[in-house]
Order: sequence, then C-alpha cells, then structure tokens
Amino acid sequence: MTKTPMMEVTGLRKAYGGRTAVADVSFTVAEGEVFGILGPNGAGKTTTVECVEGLRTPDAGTVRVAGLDPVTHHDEVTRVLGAQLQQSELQPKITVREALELYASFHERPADWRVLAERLGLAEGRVLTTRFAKLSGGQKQRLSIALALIGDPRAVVLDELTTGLDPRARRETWELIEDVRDSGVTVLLVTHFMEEAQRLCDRVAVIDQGRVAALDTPAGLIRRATVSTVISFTPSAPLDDRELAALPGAVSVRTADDGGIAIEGTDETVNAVVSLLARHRITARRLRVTEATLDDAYLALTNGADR
Ligand SMILES: Nc1ncnc2c1ncn2[C@@H]1O[C@H](COP(=O)(O)OP(=O)(O)OP(=O)(O)O)[C@@H](O)[C@H]1O
Repeated sequence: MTKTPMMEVTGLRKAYGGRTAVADVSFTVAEGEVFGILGPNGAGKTTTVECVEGLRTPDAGTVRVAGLDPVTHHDEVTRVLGAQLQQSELQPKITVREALELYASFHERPADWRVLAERLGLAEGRVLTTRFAKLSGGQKQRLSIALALIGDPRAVVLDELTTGLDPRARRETWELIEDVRDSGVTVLLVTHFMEEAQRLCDRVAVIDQGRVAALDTPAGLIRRATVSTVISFTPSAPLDDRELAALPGAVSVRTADDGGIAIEGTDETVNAVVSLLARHRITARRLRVTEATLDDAYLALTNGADR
C-alpha cells in the first residue's frame, strides 16, 4: 500500500485580480521529507505555500495536506500542519514565555512549550522574559519556529526563515531545521538561498513565473542544468590544445596569454587531465577544479533574473 503523501499540489493556479501569481504548480511532499521551494522574487512561492496552509483558495487545481483539503478541512489541517506567524501578528510587548503559553493554549494537544524553548535555545538567560520587540533577529526566528511547532504538528511550513539574518544566525537556524527534520517532522521550506536549499533539502522545486521550472534533488538539478566542472592550471611545459580537447568529457579548452589553461568538462575529464600530465611528466601550477553549484543550476533554470 502506498502511503498518503504529506502534501500534494496538483495543477495549482491563483491570480490576484487580473494578475496570475501561480500559473501551474504541481508537487508532492513525502512524510519526513524536507522539500524546498526556490525561485526569484515574485515567482509565486508564498502564494503556493499559502494555498497549502489553506490561507488562500486556489482558482484551479487541488491541494491536499495528509489527504485533506486545507480550505474545507481547515481545522484538521491546522492540527497536522504548523505555520510560522507573520511577525506583525505578535504584540511587541508580549514576552517569549507569554507567546509560547498563549499559542500552546490554541491547541488541543500542544507540545510542552518548556521543552520546545529548551530545544530552540529560548530558555537560556532571560530570553523567556524578554519582550518580542527586544529580541534579536535570530531569537525572533527561533520563536517563530517554536510557535510553528507548538501544536506538535506532523509537518511545518517555513517561509524565508533566514532572510535578514547574519551568517552565524543563519547557520544556527539551519541546525534547528535539521533537528526538526530529525524529529520526523516534514518541512516545506521556502527560500531564496541556494546554499540553504543545497544543505537542507531532499528535493527542490524551482518555481519561475508561477510554474515549476524543475523539480529534483539538489544534485539532480545541478546535473540537469548541464553546468559543468572547470579544471584550470598552468602547465610547466606547453600542451597540445587538440590533445586536451580530445579528453573524455571535455567541452571546451581555453588558453590564456600567460599560458594558463581552463578546460570545461566533467569529473571524468579531471581524471584524464591528471593522467595526461603524468604521462607527459608535466607539473601543474595553480591547479583548481571548480564544481558546478546549485547556484549555477538555478541561474541556468531561471535565466538568472530576479524580477
Ligand atoms: N495579495 C496580493 N494581491 C495582489 N498581488 C499579489 C498579492 N500577493 C502576491 N501578489 C503578486 O503575485 C505574484 C507572486 O507573489 P508571491 O508573493 O507569491 O511570490 P514569491 O515568489 O513569494 O515572491 P518573494 O520571493 O518576493 O516573496 C507577485 O507578482 C506579487 O506581486
């Protein structure tokens, strides 16, 4: 028997007035997965997850969360799916402890807020008695994750969680998301950051102009975008360009005025270059191998532009 997916979005369409925000989006998220939604500004990411949360009604297509329609079964879906609050939903004067207690009281079977506060580093020092307005950016994000998890949900939506955080707070937040995943909670993660998607997500949907431009594992997206590996070095003696161009997987060979060579190819080409150099007893200075990253794949898939 196949398991019901945690989330299933099929042919989703949503327009605001005459303006189409989501034209055609489909994806399935399995239980326990960290699924990323990546895309330029205005691509339709937030609209998509708001439809998953039941905050917006699709114009066409279907959305299911644990098999339920989030609009018609809103209460049941709220028990399954935790969502972050918009910061504006919290009073500036509410303390961390009050916010945790208040939001726990909204749920029939809430998680123990003290355990959550401990897990998310909100129980240290005076954080629990600090007012929301006085928290640092990283602490606000941790509270936001805690409030998303307070109903003890099976899945959670995290939208642009690390935007505006410094690199250290961002890395700490990534560790928290990894903890959430390790506790078995499914994560739907909206992000602008390639590094974040590459590190955290099992699969990623790249959304561009309201459509899924590609859906794969981060490694699969990199392969699919046919961006390649570049091997560059300066040989101790001249090499024949034609011999380099004939190496397995080599796509192009460029020689700079200073004798530096850059070969675009694959992992296979890297090995072939090393053997060729050994055969000719040539040493390589400044040898570098630049692997394609999800950044390259993303730019290739979305034509590079933030709109
Ligand atoms: N409430 C709304 N009313 C009118 N237009 C909207 C509304 N919300 C979003 N839009 C428009 O719909 C399109 C998609 O927006 P959406 O917020 O879903 O994209 P996004 O990918 O999340 O973008 P960002 O990364 O900038 O948050 C954009 O052109 C946006 O201006």
